[in-house]
Amino acid sequence: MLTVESLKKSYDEAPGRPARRKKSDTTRTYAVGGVDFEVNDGELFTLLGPSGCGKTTTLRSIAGLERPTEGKVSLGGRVLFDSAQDVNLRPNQRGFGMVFQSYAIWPHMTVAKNVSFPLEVMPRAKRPSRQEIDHQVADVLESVELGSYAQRSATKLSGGQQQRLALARALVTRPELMLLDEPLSNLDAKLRETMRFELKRLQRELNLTAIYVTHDQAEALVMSSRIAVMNEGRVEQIGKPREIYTRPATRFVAEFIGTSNFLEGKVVAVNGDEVEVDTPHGRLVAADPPRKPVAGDPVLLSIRPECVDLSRERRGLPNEWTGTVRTRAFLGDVVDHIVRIGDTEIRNRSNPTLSIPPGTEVHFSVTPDKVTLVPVD
Ligand SMILES: Nc1ncnc2c1ncn2[C@@H]1O[C@H](COP(=O)(O)OP(=O)(O)OP(=O)(O)O)[C@@H](O)[C@H]1O
Repeated sequence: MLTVESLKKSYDEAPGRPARRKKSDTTRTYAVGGVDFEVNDGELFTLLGPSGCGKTTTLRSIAGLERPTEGKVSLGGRVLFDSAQDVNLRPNQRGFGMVFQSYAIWPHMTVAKNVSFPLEVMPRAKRPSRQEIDHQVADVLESVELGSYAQRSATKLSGGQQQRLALARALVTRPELMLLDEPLSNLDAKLRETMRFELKRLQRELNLTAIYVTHDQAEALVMSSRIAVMNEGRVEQIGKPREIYTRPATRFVAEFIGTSNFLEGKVVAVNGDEVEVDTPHGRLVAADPPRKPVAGDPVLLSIRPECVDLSRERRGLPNEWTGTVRTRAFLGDVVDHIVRIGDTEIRNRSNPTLSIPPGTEVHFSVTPDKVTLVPVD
């Protein structure tokens, strides 16, 4: 298990040209401002967040390519970095496999040579025999489905095949942990989608433990065992994909992952697992909030568009409101309606069999367990 504790990385930033700078001009900016998480064996753990939130810096700190300012990183009890004890193992002492955005396969080598090379350059004491190397290379090429390409020049592979080769090269040394930084971002959209499933299949079949960095929420939701959503150098929430999507802990997470309707309100009563909230447009009931509020607390309600149930007739359901369809957009497999209620717009996403023209009065409802309470700081 990998453990990351209170990890911080700051860069000194100074304005102007170096020769004219005074030490007092320098300001500290934290790319990573105190991050904690654990990655269990066999997990694909994703660091997800917008550009500049500190994902790559966190990953590079784990890899040993960056020296953190503070914190501790350990793997199965072995300390890799600890600012307090002044421990900082070099990247090659950490034994991780790495695949980065620019997958940089060696173009002058064959596919097989690209994979055997990391084994051939191992110190003599650790290096497997020629026979074992050939065996391991054949095995790993088979697992990434490149077995029949072994003797081909590495440059004569498609983008997706080159990506799988980069993965094979990282896998062949049987690392305890794989570090993957946006490995699919150079591929076209269609291939990227196929490769998500490929990578996931490989990770499961080989029971790999991996940390995966991406800014693509769909990629994270499809592939991850668990996700850490990062924002401005901090972790906002850690959870399974479904949990992150259905139970966002903060407004940032709710906005970053998918689309959501937000309503501000105030808690009026808490009855067991149910919380009643007054909003400018009426009362709503939310069920089973992750953190129990008390009456009087201001809260933010988050409702996913696909959880808004639209109907031409009033059905007497809980959380049922009346509004008017303002726009309707057909998106092929789904249809979106924007419904106006007072000065608020609520987005609904439905099966295309339901299509209600603008101007129609509609009744919409949401079941209490689909209303998420987001704490307001
Ligand atoms: N060497 C450096 N010197 C100064 N600032 C840096 C350095 N490297 C990164 N940063 C800053 O640290 C912050 C985090 O960068 P990082 O690359 O970790 O973000 P990221 O989430 O991986 O972004 P992206 O998805 O764009 O790669 C950014 O504001 C970046 O500008």
